[in-house]
Amino acid sequence: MTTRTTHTARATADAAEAADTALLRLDAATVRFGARTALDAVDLDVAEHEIVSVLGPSGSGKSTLLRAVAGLTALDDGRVLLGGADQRDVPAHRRGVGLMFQDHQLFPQRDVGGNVGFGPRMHKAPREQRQRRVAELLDLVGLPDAQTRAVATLSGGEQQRVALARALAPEPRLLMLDEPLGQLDRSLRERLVVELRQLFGRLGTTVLAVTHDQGEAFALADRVVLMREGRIAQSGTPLEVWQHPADEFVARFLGFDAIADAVVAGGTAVTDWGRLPVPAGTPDGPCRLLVRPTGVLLSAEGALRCEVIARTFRGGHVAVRLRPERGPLLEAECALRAAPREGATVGVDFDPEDVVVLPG
Ligand SMILES: Nc1ncnc2c1ncn2[C@@H]1O[C@H](COP(=O)(O)OP(=O)(O)OP(=O)(O)O)[C@@H](O)[C@H]1O
Repeated sequence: MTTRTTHTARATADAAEAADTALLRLDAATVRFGARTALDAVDLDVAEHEIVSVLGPSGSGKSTLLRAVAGLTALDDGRVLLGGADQRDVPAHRRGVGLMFQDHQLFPQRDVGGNVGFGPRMHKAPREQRQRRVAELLDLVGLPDAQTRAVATLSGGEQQRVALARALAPEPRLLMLDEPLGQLDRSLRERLVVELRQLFGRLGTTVLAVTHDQGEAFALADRVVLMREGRIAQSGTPLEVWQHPADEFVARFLGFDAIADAVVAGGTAVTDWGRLPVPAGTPDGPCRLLVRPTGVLLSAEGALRCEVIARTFRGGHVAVRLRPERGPLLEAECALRAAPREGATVGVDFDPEDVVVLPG
């Protein structure tokens, strides 16, 4: 009895602590547009200093979630809490959240300094303090000499940095980014996303970011939230989500398409591809099974014969698309020099480390 009471007391204390450390909490947050439920009883906590990326297909409710937190879209049900306080009656401009949208609409008639200093000016910060803040932020985003430049003379990447500095200037307790790097080319995005993560880490900024781009979300975030039809399909660290997709939808969204029906018995799965080893501890019974490209091993002796139907150069490796003699298509990841030619017949073995049983 004593133990039970102690456990209950600890659980209550843990729950109370979790509630305290959540800077943002969505509690069954629901938004409807006519018959369509864009946000469907979503529960989500974002801790102070945490960077969370919201990811999902078009129309899954990502922007609606952001807009509801910002106070730009009203909830039909549920609550948004910031620092523990219900935001129901708090207008957008009093929520203390910073917003940076895809098209980063800078004020074209103001110079860079005027854009970055806009928020602090609205908050009536003294001129000297404002100027210091603008200089600091431009330094942070790597544009120390841009104060007096006209917005029209900036490159896309530079505009993006100015927009970021502007969003950070009023020191929001929560910074929300909607497709922050959406319009930039891939190499610039890959560079900026690393810089952003470092910058947020240094500043201790709490961030909720929405993106279509899986690579961007995984590179930026401490935690990834994957949405489907207004609900959260999975929430976890990038590694957790990558290693253990919650279901087939998540797996396919991440680009894993080699998925087949299987029946597991005694550490082996029977599939159309043949018998595959499964990770230790996998329960017996029917399931859906995924093989990651790194688990598809090409070898002359491989039991499953496959035809190479495509090769895609992916920088450090070649993605080799395979049509097996039976079962769904497979993909293998090959070193540049080892990749077989299109039309070749190869044998395939499977590495149990990369065989994932999808929860039903
Ligand atoms: N103002 C609105 N009026 C009616 N329906 C809306 C409105 N805003 C969003 N929706 C609908 O709600 C659903 C969720 O939209 P939302 O913009 O949140 O999705 P999203 O995941 O951000 O999509 P995308 O990646 O395409 O921007 C969609 O079906 C959309 O059509």
